[in-house]
This record gives sequence, C-alpha cells and structure tokens, in this order.
Amino acid sequence: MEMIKQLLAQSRRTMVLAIVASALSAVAGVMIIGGVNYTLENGFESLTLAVLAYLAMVAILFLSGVWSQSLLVGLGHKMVYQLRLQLVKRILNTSLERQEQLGGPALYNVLTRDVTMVANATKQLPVSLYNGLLLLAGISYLAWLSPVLFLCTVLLVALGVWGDFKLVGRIKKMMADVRRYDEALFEQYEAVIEGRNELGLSQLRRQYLFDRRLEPAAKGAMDTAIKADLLWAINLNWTTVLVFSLIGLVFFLGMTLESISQDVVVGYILTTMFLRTPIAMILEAIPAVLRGTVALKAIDKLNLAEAELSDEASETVQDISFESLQLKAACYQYPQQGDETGFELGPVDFQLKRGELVFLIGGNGSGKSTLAKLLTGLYLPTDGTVLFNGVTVNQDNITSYRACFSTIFPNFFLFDDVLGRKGSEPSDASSERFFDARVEHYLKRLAIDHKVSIEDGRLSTTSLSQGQRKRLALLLTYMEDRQVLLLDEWAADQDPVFRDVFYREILPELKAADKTIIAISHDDRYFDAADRLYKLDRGQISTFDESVDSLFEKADIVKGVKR
Ligand SMILES: Nc1ncnc2c1ncn2[C@@H]1O[C@H](COP(=O)(O)OP(=O)(O)OP(=O)(O)O)[C@@H](O)[C@H]1O
Repeated sequence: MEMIKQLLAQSRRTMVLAIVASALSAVAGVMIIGGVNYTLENGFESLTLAVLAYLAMVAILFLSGVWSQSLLVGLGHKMVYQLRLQLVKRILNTSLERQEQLGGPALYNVLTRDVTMVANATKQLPVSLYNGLLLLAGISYLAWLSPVLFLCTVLLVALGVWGDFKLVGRIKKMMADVRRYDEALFEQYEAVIEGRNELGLSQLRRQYLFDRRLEPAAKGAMDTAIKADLLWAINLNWTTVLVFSLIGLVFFLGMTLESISQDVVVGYILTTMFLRTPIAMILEAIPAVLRGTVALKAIDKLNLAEAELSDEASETVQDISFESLQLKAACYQYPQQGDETGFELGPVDFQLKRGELVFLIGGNGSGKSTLAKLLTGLYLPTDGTVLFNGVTVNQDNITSYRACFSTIFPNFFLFDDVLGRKGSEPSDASSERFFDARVEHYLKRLAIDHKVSIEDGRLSTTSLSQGQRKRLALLLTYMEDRQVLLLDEWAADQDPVFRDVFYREILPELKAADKTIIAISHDDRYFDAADRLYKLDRGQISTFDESVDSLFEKADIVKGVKR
C-alpha cells in the first residue's frame, strides 16, 4: 500500500487537475439533464438559445471528459511503469538470504502476476474517479430535486452498499485463495521449464506433474475465480434490480403523493437512468481493485527491501585495496525450516592475505559454499566477525567489501554483456578496440575463441556446453578484474586437459597477477597447487596438511563420507 501512496503523492498535481476536469465534465452532464428537465417544465423562450446552450454543455462534457481521461490514463500507465521498476529495485536491494527463503517462483509470481493485478487495479482509478464524481454530481442534483425521494434513495442505496460490503469480504478471501493456487502453479511452471530434460525422458513423470501437481493448482485457481466472479456478477444484476426498484418507487410515489410534482418525478427518473452507467462502471471496477489489493498485500508480505535505500543504508562504493580477510569465530545459521533447525556453519576462524591461493575442501553438504557466501559478504555472520583489512564488515561497508570479489558458483548466471573494470564500458573507438582485443585474448586463453566472439560489447552466444559456459563466466571475471576470486568447483565441468590447464597454468597466472583466490575443489590430484588447504566437516573448519593428514582421510573427505 505504501508503494501506491508514494506513487500517488508524486503525481499530486496531475491528480488535482484530473479531479477538476472530471468534476467539470460531471457537472456538465448533470446540467444537460437538469436543463432538459427544466425545459420540460417551463418551456423555452428561444429555440436557438436553448439549442446553443445544449450544444455548449455537450462540448464541455466532451472536452473536460477527454481532458480528465487523458490525464488519468497517463497517470495509470505511469504508475504501472514505476511500480514495475520499483519492484525490481526492491528485489535487487533485498538480501540474498531473504531471496533464497522466498524462492524463485514467489518472486516470479510477484513480478508477473501481482504487478499485472496491481496495474489493472491502478487502471481502474481514472474510470472510477471520473464515474465517482459523476455519481456525486448526480446524487447532489437528486437531493436538490426532492429531499423526500432522496431519503428513499439513501435507504435503498444503503441496502445495496451493505450487500456489497458483505460480498467484498467473501470475494477478497476467494481472491487470496486464487493467488495461493497461482503461486503453486508458478512452482510447476518452473519445474516444466527447468526440468525439461527429465520430463522429456519420462512420460510417467510428465503425466504425474501434469495430473497431480499442475492441473489441480490450475483448476483450483479457475474454480475459485469462477465462484468469485459469479458472486460479483449476481451482485451487478442485484444492483440493476435496486436501480429499477428505485425508479419504480419514485414513479409510484410520484403518482400517489400530491406533494411531488410530475416534473420532479421525470427529472428524478431521468437522472437515475443517467447514473446507471457510472454505478455499473464503479461496480465492475471493484473486482480488479480487490485483486490489486490482494496482490499488494502479498507483495508487502514478502518483506522486500525498500526501492530507494536511505542515505545511511546506501553506501557509496569505495575503491579499497584488498590486503587481508579474517574470520573470527564467525558463524552462519540458516533459518529453521519447519521443525528442522537450519544448518550451522562455524564458529570459523580463517585468515587470507593478498596474493594467496587457498583451497576449501570437504564432503558434500559440509558447508563450503556457505562459507564462500560468508567470505564474499553475500551472507553476514549470524555470530562472530568478518574483518576486512582489519575492519569489521557490517551493513555500512558491505557494498565496498563485496566490490572486491568476483564469484563463480555452481549455479552461476552467465550474463552476455561484457563489462570492464568497475562495470565500465569502452567510451570511444580506440578504447573499444582495446577492450575487444582483451576479450579476444581471454577467449583464446580459455580455448573458446572458435565458438564465441564479442559483438557490440556482448558475447555472440551463451548457448554452449556447461564447461564452455563456465569458461565464459571466467572470462567475465577476467574482464571485471576484481581483486579476489572465489571459484566454487569451477573445474568440475572441465575436460581433463583443461582441468590441468586450470590448476597448473590459470591459477598460478592469476596469483602472479596479484589476485587472491579461494577455490572450492574436490580435485585431490591438484591439492598441491594451493598455498593452503582448509577442510570443512559438518560446518567446522580446520587446516588440512597433505603430508600429515592421511590419504585415507583425504579420500573420505573428497567422497563426502561421514567419519
Ligand atoms: N539456501 C539454503 N537454505 C537453507 N539451508 C541451506 C541452503 N543452502 C545450503 N543449505 C544447507 O547447508 C548445508 C551446507 O551446504 P553447502 O552448500 O554449504 O555445502 P557444500 O559443502 O558446498 O556442498 P557441495 O560440495 O555439495 O556443494 C547443507 O546441508 C544444506 O542443507
């Protein structure tokens, strides 16, 4: 909700203008009816004058209507545009931990479905505001025409509004259920896309996914949405019944009560008929608005970071020269999942100096990647400290700290835009030539120049084998030229020849170029390439000395055997 309020506050001037224009159009509309009614009652002195006045009112109605709609339509689309950008900014500012907790489907759901729902609700704003003002002008005219009939109208409208309120509560709950079904559906969409190989091979799994997972979620969403829409459609018809009941009431009261003149009855009925359209349009907008509020509530529940960080929170990135990194009794605990306590890493004591090459080794699930995220500042310790050049890493300096690291995790994302140091792009033709030449040099070094080239600062393709894609990820880190490299099982997908090149040539070259490297590895044949080895076992770290620790123990670590 806060987001919408902020967006509306930014457009206050347009809103005020649009309200003025809508009011003008509404008044013109009511004046046309009032004029017709008056003329019916009193006749006119000059036909020309009456026709001119009528045309003038119609022109005002048209022009102010178009003016208000153009302002409000622009406002609606601008809000959608800003909402989209704001949401992406909020996700980008949200901590990795929170994003991991939420999971991909929930975030996709917000960025696609929820944004669309809020957008649709926002688009109703202009229509509803315009019709609301029209309704207000019409109701004021009705009150002026006959206070007695107006009292009857108020009673009938109160009945209608009471019914609407009761229904809105039920429908809102149904829409929240539809959203939950949709979220389950998004999880299955992810499985359909990401699991294409497995699904392609297994007819049984495909059938299971479709029949037992996807279809029930889609059907649940459809059934609940049908129920909600049906209830509202009944309500729309019920409102029409109320409007005609009002017309009937006015008509029969007018026929029987002498105090109400026929002109008043005609004017009343004319205006009520005229107000049917705005009433229907406002009521038709309500489901979209309800869906929008459900979506906004769901967005709020995600606890995303703010789009614009406060001055204290938004740190300017300092160009710091990396000298040392130290972990002092640092711990990281994953949040509890159901009844299960999250995995705990640490307390870890660890030291790394500029120019060193260290390996982290250990069995599957021993905590290597978790430690890697703690070392690179993607996670902050839940206990203990991380010291960077002797200074404690915290929210105030974390961005500068993170800027020292390049990482390639096993689930890395390969961007096709090639950026230079500090995210730079070549500024002129000669720097572009130099930039491209550097890319080509590294493409050759990584033996991938026969498959990929650079075109307008982008990689020509990223549709490659996993080993080749990893080489391109390494190329991107070469180009960004950061001081510390964290490579999580980088060589795992390389062929034996290039794996040897990596451990025996690339790592030493990087070290010689003053890079500090943390490599997670299961390649025991190359453990000697590291300056130091750290072993992880069930979240605990210790140094590992090949000459002292037994080969048997080493084999166990590599295989992930619990001792
Ligand atoms: N996002 C997460 N949320 C909750 N728990 C997690 C998460 N990621 C990892 N874990 C838990 O932390 C433990 C350590 O995982 P981690 O990825 O650090 O192991 P690893 O040593 O890198 O394993 P591998 O060699 O298989 O890559 C795992 O047992 C896992 O249960």
